[in-house]
Amino acid sequence: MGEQTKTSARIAGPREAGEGGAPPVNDSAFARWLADRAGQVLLQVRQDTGYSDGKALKTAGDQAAHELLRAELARWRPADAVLSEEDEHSRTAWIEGEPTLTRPNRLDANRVWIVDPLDGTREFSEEGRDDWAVHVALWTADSSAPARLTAGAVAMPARHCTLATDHAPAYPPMPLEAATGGAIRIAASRTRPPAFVTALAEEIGAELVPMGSAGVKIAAVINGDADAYVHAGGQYEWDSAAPVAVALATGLHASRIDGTPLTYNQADPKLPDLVVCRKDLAPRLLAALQRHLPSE
Ligand SMILES: Nc1ncnc2c1ncn2[C@@H]1O[C@H](COP(=O)(O)O)[C@@H](OP(=O)(O)O)[C@H]1O
Ligand SMILES: [Mg+2]
Repeated sequence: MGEQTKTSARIAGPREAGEGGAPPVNDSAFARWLADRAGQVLLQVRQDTGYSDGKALKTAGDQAAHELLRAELARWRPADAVLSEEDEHSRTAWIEGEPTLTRPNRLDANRVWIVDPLDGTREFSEEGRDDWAVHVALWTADSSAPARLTAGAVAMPARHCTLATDHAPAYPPMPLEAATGGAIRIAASRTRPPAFVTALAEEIGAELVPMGSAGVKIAAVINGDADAYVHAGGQYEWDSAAPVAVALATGLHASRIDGTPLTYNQADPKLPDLVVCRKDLAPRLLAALQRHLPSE
């Protein structure tokens, strides 16, 4: 009986790995597959284009990764909607009753892929830097569960590393520094750290760790290389959806800096602030954040 069950499960179970070039059926494994494919394309673009014209390299990378994601999503998930940084009109908030705007179909969809083909574009264009990423996330809504991120993958191709919800990393151990009272490490933008993050770090005796890409910063928290990522002042849903999906699957805290939930697939794709950190650190960090919330 047991053997029979095992056999039928093996035959009828969902395909984890692609067969004959087909990608995985499972959405989390598919997100990983897709982010990895775009990552390979981006490595090739860097090699072919070179670094002499940074602007040209950024544009070539953005376009090539976007095109790959667009084509593969159309081929393998044709019924799903897509919100992408590189899609025309993606940055536009849809406003009820605004005659010049068309309601995007993603607002009526119950499966939406939220993708950032190249996060950390600036770092991608700088030779030797590996802090850039591809983000692929799936947002779903159905009657059985509240709308949420159900799958996500963050590929960091220059680091040969991809984090995804199919094998979410284990909850990171308490870093030695935190356990022994050492400085909390807050990952922050290397080129535009928000002023309030510097003030917050001073108050709680934290150390800022600068790096590019929202995905790479959240990956640093997932891997235990940083204790928190705090951002405010501007960002869009695609900058955080995939890494937040992995962070939540790992067991980390992720919210707006005022502690309210991060919500995705909104009419306005702006999602200007967030905090991702170990759960044990969240109460202390959110309390300190209350005293430093930037004015809108
Ligand atoms: N003030 C702001 N307004 C809009 N986007 C911002 C922003 N600060 C950071 N971002 C976006 O967040 C990502 C990480 O930025 P940083 O490395 O500075 O932390 C980048 O995404 P892209 O590279 O996809 O554009 C960047 O554009
Ligand atoms: Mg981005």
